[in-house]
This record gives sequence, structure tokens and C-alpha cells, in this order.
Amino acid sequence: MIDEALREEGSAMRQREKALKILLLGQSESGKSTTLKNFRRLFARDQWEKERLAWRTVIQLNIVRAINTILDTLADEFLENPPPTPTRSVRSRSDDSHTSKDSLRSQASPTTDKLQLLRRRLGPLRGVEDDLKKMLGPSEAQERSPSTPLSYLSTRDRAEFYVRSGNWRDTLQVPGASARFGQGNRASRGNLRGGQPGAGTATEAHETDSATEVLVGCKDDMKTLWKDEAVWEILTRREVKFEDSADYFISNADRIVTRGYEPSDEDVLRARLRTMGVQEYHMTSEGESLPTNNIVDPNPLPPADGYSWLLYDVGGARTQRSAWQPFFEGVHAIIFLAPVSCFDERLEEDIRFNKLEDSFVLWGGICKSKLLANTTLVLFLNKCDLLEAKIANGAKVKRFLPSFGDRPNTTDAVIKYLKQKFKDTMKQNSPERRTLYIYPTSVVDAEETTITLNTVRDSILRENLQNADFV
Ligand SMILES: Nc1nc2c(ncn2[C@@H]2O[C@H](COP(=O)(O)OP(=O)(O)OP(=O)(O)O)[C@@H](O)[C@H]2O)c(=O)[nH]1
Ligand SMILES: [Mg+2]
Repeated sequence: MIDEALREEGSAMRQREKALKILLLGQSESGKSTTLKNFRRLFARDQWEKERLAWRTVIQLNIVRAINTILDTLADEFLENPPPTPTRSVRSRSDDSHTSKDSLRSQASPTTDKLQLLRRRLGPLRGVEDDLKKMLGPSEAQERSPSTPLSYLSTRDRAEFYVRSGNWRDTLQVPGASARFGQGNRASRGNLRGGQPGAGTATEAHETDSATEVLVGCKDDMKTLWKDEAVWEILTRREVKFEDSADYFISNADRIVTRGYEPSDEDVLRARLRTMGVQEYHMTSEGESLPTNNIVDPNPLPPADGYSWLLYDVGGARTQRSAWQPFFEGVHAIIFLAPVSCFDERLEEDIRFNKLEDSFVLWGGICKSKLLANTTLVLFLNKCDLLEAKIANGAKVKRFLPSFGDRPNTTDAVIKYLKQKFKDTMKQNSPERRTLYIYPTSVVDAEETTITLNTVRDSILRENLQNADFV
């Protein structure tokens, strides 16, 4: 038995050594985990299907946190600007010199009454949030630099729930989920802080069901609150921001907030759970690969199914980045994600920095690294869909990125400009000639990302074929 165990371990080690290693890098919320999910959706279909139901808890938490963020904001608003007394309301209406806050206060009290009623009726969601968090595992304190005021975090910290990854594997509870995520060897040996959803007990399944029951009961009120114009006036004035997926989930509440809900591929891609540390995923190409084009390739690649892949997903927040370095050695490809829609956003960990600026600096550091001198570089200019939406809403890129100059304020022009800027940054930091693959992406778009990832996979294979191990 010992011999057999040693043989198996040896064979697993040889497989690991031969595996193509891909590291996903980029700032927090850039889309690394979403890209990894796409790899699993395409090339580890069995695991993807098994874990599908487990994401339900995360999606429910995403919804509840968005609604509770609104409830908290309304509570602050009403504390600072108490609802009008009748006398005050009459006086305000007759006085044009009042500020916009006063004009909101002076609005007919039915608006305030309606919001107060919604607050009361949605009160049980606080308990649901706590229950869902407990199922996922204990969270850790929010990271922030001393320069980030608490007032900024108070609107954002709800969006940044994450779990101690070591616990989350054992604690996420999903009724009826029958399988666990696959584990990389190193993760299971405890070298990495990896963890994924797993199956739950009957008691915990009951808790999940009671969370669903409350959510179903609150569905219409949640939708009303989310669509309310007075609410958005307050949220905009108080600069409250939501996770990118909040609108998607609440707009689809009729489908999602139901008893028998099973997340679709797109729902899973949109589910947000912040990554802590480094998580490793081992994958053999068992999934279906779609042709990327219909041109006959004169140098066809050997079938990709023969390769095994190790993908590393990292936490992108500033304090997480020191954990990246040990994974640079021996990595075959880096996929760097730069979210291009965040040209007007500040870095959460330190609001003195613009997010796009942080991406440039981070990218420069990656290109400069001697350890990565022979690594294939792939750059995803991600969140193009959100960039397009922001520009359509009238955002002016030049205001936040002065070097953009007088170029047309269009999505295409911004992407073209950023492509060049990232290329130039690479050349400055890594003067020797090297190939860079750049793709404008929206990694929540499954169809588009399928094509991109097939191309990326082929490029990485091709670049690394010189290494006899892979042939
Ligand atoms: N609309 C849109 N949303 C995206 C896109 N890429 C990622 N998102 C969403 O952005 C959020 C953050 O994505 P993640 O993949 O979790 O980000 P991450 O880089 O892993 O972040 P950390 O784990 O904090 O380092 C998720 O809710 C995603 O669904 C995109 O291209 N378009
Ligand atoms: Mg992540």
C-alpha cells in the first residue's frame, strides 16, 4: 500500500511539474476570479456543474448586501435630515432659496412614509445577511490605509465581504449540493489558502431555506426600493457605490429570488466573492473547445486535451500583493486584468490613487520582474461593457485621464489609447523584445469569453511548445 501511495504521489507530482502554470493578476475587482470561472466553465465542465448550486448562497448574499446598503444609507439620511414636520414642510415649499437637501425634506411626506415603510418591511434582511455570512465563514477586517477616511468605507465596506478561505471550504452550506470543488494538491496540503463551496448538513440546509423564504417574501419590496427615484437621489448625493453585479441580480429578481432557483452560467460569472490569498486550481482539458476561426491552420496544435493546467487566482487588494511573488517562479503565462471602466474610480485601499493609475503601476512592475522575463504576457482590458455604459451616460474620460487629450470620447478610442499605453509601459519596463497578447474583454459575457479563452489557451500552448515537456 505504501508503494502504491508513493507511486501515485510521484505520478501526481510529475503531472504537476508538466502542467502549464497560469497566474491571474490585477487589482481587486478587476475580474480575475471571473476569468478563472470561465476557464472552469470551459475546461472543467464537470466541476463547474457540481459547484453551480453552491453559488446560490453567494448570489443571495450579493443581493441582500446591496439592499442592506440602501437601508443603512436611508437610516443615515433620516438621522441627519429627520423627516419633515408639517409646519416645516409648508415653510420649505414656499422658500425657493433652500438647498437640494431641503427640497428633498420638503417633498410631500408620502415619499418619506413610503421609504420608512419599506425600511421596516425589509428589516428582516439584516438577519438574513448575518445567516448567509455565517454559512460562508467568518470574514476578516476591511483593509484600508490611514489615508482612507471611514466615511468612504462606510459606503463601501458592505461590498467587500470576504471569508477566511481556509474555512469557507468547510462552512459554505448548500442544500442538495452533492459535490465539492476540485482541490489542487498544494491547496489540500495547506500551503495555499484555497477553499471552495462544499456540501452542507440538514440543519444548515434548513437555514439556507429560511433565508430563501425571507428573501422571497421581501422580493417585491426589494424591487420597489431599487427602482425608487428618491432613493437614487439620496444614493447619488451620498456617493454610494454598489458591486458591479448588484443591478443585474436585482433586475433579475423574479427569476433568482425563488425557491427552486438554480444559478445560470451567467449568474455564477456575476457572483462576487472577494479572493483572499492565493487559490490554486488544477485542470485537465476535459471541456469542449470551440474553434476560434475557420481558417485551416498550417501548423496545427496537438490536441489541448493532453495538457494539464494549474491556474492561480490571487487576491488583488494592495495588502494581498506580497503573496504573489512566490508564484512567479516557473509560471508559463500571466493573464493580467486591467478594468478599463474604472477610469473615474478611486482605489478602495487608498483613495488618493485612481484605479486605472494603479493598474498602470502594477503592470509596469509585472513587466519589470526578472523572474517573469520569459513568461507569456496576456493583457485583458476588461469591463469594456461597463466602459461603454459609462461613456453612453456622458462620462468624460479626459477629466479623469488628462493624457487622453482631445481624442474622441468613445469606447473604441479609449480602448485604442489604453492598448498603446499598456504596450508603452511594457516597453519602458522590459526593453527586450517580447510578445504581448491584448484582448478587450467583458469576462461576464460567456459567449465572447469562450472565443477569447480558446485563443489565449492556444497562444500559451504555442509559446511554450519549445519546452519538450509539453510535446
Ligand atoms: N459588467 C462586468 N462585470 C464584471 C466584469 N468582470 C468582472 N465583473 C464583475 O466584477 C466583480 C469583481 O470581479 P472578480 O472576478 O471577483 O474580481 P477579482 O479580480 O477576482 O477581485 P479580488 O478577488 O478582490 O482580487 C464581480 O461581481 C464580477 O461579476 C466585466 O467584464 N463586466
Ligand atoms: Mg477574486
